[in-house]
Amino acid sequence: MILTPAPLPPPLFSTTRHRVRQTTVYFNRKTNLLLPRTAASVVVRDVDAFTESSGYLFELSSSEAESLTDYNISKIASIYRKKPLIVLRRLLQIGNTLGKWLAFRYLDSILERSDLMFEVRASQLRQILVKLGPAYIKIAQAISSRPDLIPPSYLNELSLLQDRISPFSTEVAFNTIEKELGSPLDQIFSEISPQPVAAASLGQVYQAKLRSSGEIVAVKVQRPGVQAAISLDILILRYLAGLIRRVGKFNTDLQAVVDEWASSLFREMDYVNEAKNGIKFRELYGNLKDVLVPAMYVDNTTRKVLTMQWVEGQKLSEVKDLYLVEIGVYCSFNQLLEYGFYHADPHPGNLLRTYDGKLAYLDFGMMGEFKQELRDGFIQACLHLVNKDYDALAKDFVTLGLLPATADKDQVTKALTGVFQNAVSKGVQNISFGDLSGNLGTTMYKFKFQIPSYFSLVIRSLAVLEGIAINNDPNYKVLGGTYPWIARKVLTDTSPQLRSSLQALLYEEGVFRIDRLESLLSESLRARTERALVKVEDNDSNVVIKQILSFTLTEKGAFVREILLQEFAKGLDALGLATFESLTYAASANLPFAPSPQSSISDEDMINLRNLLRLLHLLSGSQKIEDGVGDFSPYTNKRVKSEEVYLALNEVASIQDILPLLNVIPELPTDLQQQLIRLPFDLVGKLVSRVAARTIRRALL
Ligand SMILES: Nc1ncnc2c1ncn2[C@@H]1O[C@H](COP(=O)(O)OP(=O)(O)OP(=O)(O)O)[C@@H](O)[C@H]1O
Repeated sequence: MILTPAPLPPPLFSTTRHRVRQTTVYFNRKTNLLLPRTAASVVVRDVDAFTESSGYLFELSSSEAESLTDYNISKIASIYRKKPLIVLRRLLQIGNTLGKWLAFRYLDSILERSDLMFEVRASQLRQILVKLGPAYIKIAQAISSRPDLIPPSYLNELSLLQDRISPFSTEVAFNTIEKELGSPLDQIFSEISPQPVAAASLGQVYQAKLRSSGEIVAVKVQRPGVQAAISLDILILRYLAGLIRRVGKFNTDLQAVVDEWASSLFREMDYVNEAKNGIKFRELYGNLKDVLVPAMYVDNTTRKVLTMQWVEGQKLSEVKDLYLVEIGVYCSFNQLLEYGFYHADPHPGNLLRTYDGKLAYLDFGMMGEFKQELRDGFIQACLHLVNKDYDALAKDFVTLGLLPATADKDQVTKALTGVFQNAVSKGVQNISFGDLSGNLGTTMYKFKFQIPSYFSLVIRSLAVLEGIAINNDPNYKVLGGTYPWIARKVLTDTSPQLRSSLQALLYEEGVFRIDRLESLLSESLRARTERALVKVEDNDSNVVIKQILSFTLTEKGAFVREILLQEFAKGLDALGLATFESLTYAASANLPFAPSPQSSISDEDMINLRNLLRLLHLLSGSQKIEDGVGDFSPYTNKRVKSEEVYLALNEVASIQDILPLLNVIPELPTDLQQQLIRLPFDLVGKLVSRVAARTIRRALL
C-alpha cells in the first residue's frame, strides 16, 4: 500500500540520485526466499545486483534470528552447519571474486610486478568489496582506518569505498514496517514518500508524517536478509582471516579484528540500540550551540525499523561552511574528551547543514567509548607533542596502548620523534592531522605496532572532519583548531591525572615554566566555547587581560590562580631579598642604589625574580614572552648574577603598563571583582608564610 505523498518540505536529497526501479518481490515464507511475483529476470535485477551477488536470497527463521541478537560466532556456525548449500554458494561467489583477485596478486608477486600493478589491484579490490555487499563494505571501511593492518598504499583506495548502494523494494520495506510496528502503514503515518530518500548498506530511509502528531519523521528500514547475509559473511571472513594470518605475514590477530567489527556490526543492525544511542547523544550534545541531534521515536522503533525526527538540510561536505566545521570539531572534542561517548561513523553523509545553519548528526548505529584514563592520556600526549617532549610522548604511546611495553623504545622514540618533529615543524596551528596519521601509520606498520580499535575510531572521526574542513579551507588543521580546546581543558579540568600533567608541564625539574602557562592561557583564549564563539581581537591587550583575569578569577581557574599566586609570592619574596641586598650594599657604599658586586641571592630566587617580571609583563600585556624562557642554567659568575638583580629591580620599577589592568577591573562582573579583592589577602598570606618559613629555617641552621 503506497500512500500519496502530500506537500512535504522539499526533499532532503534528490531521490533521482537513488533511482528506485519498481519491484515486485515478496517473501516466500516457507522457503524464506525472495521470489518474483512476476518475471524472475526482472525481479533479480530489481532486488539489485548487490542483493543478488551477496547471497541475500534468504532470511534466517525467526528463531534463528532471535538467537542472534548479539554477535555469537558459535551460534552462527551452528546455524550455517545446517545450510551447507547456501554456504557453498557464497563461497563460490567469494572465490570467484576475492579468490581471483588474490590469485592475480600472487601472480604479480611471482612476476615481480606488484608495484607496477598496485593501483590496478587496489582499485579492483575496492570494486569487488562493493559488489560483495554490506559486510565487506563495512569491514573494509573499518580496516581502512587501521594502518597497522593494511599497507599504507592500500589505505587510500579503501578509504574511497562508497557505501551508497541501490535501494531495495519499497513494497518489501513497507511490509517490514507493518510487520515490525504491528499496524497498517496508514494508521501510523498519514503520509510516506513512495520511494526511499536515501539508501545505505544496511537500510534505507523514507520520509513520513506521523498520523498521531503530524510531525515529519525519517523512517529507516533494514534491508531484508541483511542479518543472515552478514552472519554468513562473517563466518567465512573469520575463517579466511585465520587462513590469511597463517599464510601472510600479518602481525595482528585478524580473527580478533573480525570478531570486534562483527560485534559492532551486530549492534548497528539493532535499531533499538541505535535509538538508545541517539537519545544519549542528544542529551549530551543536543544543547551545544548550533548542533542538532534528531529526536528518536521509540514507540515506532524496533530492531529493524527506526523512526526519528526528520532533518532538513544539505550534506556538510557539499556546502562551504567553515563555521559549522569548527562547530563539528568542537562537538567532536566534546564527544571524545569531555564525555568519551562519540559518534564513531561521522562520514560526510552523516553530517548535515540544516537550512537554519545548524550542524545535524545522523546515524547513531556505531558509537565509541573513550575511557577516562585514555582521554586524559590522549590530552597528555597532545601536550607533550606541542611541547616537543618526545620521550614523554613515547611513554604516552605505551599508556595509550599504541606501543607494546616491550617495544625497542630507543628505536621507536627516534622514529616517532622524526614523525612528530616533522608534524610540528610549522607550529601547532599547522599540524595536519591527515599527514600526521598517515606518517604515524607508516611508522606503526614498520615497527609492527597495533592500533587499538578505540584509537582507530578516534583517528577516523578526526580525519573525516579534517577532510570536510579541507574542502572548505585547504589550510584548515583539526589539531591546530582544537589545541585551544585542549589547552582550556588542561587548565580547567579537575581530574587528578590532568592536574598532575599540568603541574608537570608548568614545573620542569622544579622550575616554573611561565612561558608554557602563557602559551596555554593564550591558546585557551582562542577556544571557541559554546558561549564564546566570538572572535577576540588579538591586538587589543585590554580584551586579553580581561579574559585572563576573568578566567583565573572564576571557579574553573582556581587551580591556575593558586599557581599564579604562589609564583607571585615567590617572586615578591625574591624581590624583597634583592632590594634588601641592593639597599644594604648601597648604604655601606654611600650610594643611593647600586648592585652588590657579590650577590648572595640563590639561583632559585633569581628564577623567582625573573618569573615575577614575566608575570608582570603578562598581566600588562606589554610583551610577549619568548620561548625557552624557563631554561635557567646555574649562575657560575656571581658578578653576572648581581647585574641581573640590579637590572631586574630597575625593570620592576619601570613597569607602568600594568595600568590597563586597573582599567579593566570595573568592567568585570561583580562576583569576579569580589574574588579579585580577596587576592591581595591571599597573596600576603602566602608571602608571610614563605618569609616565616625561610626565617625559621635560617634561624635553625
Ligand atoms: N533523520 C533523518 N533526516 C533526514 N534524512 C535522514 C535521516 N536519517 C537518515 N537520513 C538519510 O538517510 C541516509 C542513510 O541513513 P543512515 O546513515 O542512518 O543509514 P545507515 O544504513 O546507518 O548508513 P551507513 O551505511 O552510512 O551506516 C543518510 O545519509 C541521510 O541521507
